[in-house]
Amino acid sequence: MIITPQIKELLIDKMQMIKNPGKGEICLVGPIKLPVEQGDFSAIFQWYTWLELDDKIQTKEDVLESLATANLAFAQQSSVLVYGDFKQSEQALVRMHSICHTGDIFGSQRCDCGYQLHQSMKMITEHGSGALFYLADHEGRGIGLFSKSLAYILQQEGLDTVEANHALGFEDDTRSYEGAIRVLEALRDKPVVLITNNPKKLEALRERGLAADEHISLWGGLTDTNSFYLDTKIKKSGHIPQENTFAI
Ligand SMILES: Nc1nc2c(ncn2[C@@H]2O[C@H](COP(=O)(O)OP(=O)(O)OP(=O)(O)O)[C@@H](O)[C@H]2O)c(=O)[nH]1
Repeated sequence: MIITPQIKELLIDKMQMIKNPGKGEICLVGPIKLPVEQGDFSAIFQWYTWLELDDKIQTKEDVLESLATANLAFAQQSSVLVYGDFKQSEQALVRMHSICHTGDIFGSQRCDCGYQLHQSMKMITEHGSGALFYLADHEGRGIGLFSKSLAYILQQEGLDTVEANHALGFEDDTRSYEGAIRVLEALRDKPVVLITNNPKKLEALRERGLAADEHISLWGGLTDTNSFYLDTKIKKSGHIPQENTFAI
């Protein structure tokens, strides 16, 4: 099957190649109108996805021609929901959300991820301008879903979330924000206000001049089943407690 010239023209118009020094380029696709209904709010976002390319894929035409054989369903692609005038607004809120299959999709109460995802989307729409990056290669702080299930078995035996990653031979946190940062740079020039409790996320954006001095904390969704996890994030992972954060 070949893609016709008319279809190619239509799609190429929605594609942008982003330089990613030291790596293959990033192909960003969008905006695509995405009406969202989320229980207590609804909004229309502009949705973008991106693909980190290998060196052999150089052009938008190459991307389209390689699609049918690329097996993309077997790899993870990240995306971003953009709200309001994200490019130009003076102050925009950004959430760099790490995928959590159990918390985001199933509503697991072992963690606060589902709460954070929902709440940050709501905060962005209430503020009027911002973006939610959904980072699909971050599962389990970088260890993947299968390994996270093994970590959960160890946590059921009493290890905390950091000890469980170490017991499996992993670093506690191997997440990279590089691809998302390149996409953020393509979508906006000015610094953003990050919604996070994680100092590593702040540092990753600040060292590129992309995050404002202040940030917004996102504690909440506390339950009996996630309180030990949240406590461990403060005690061992350096997450910033509520009282040390700035609120807009
Ligand atoms: N390995 C492991 N990963 C977990 C566990 N619970 C949640 N996660 C993953 O941790 C990531 C979220 O990390 P958190 O530490 O909760 O939060 P954060 O992203 O560092 O910081 P915030 O921006 O404040 O949310 C997601 O990728 C989840 O899949 C766990 O017990 N073990």
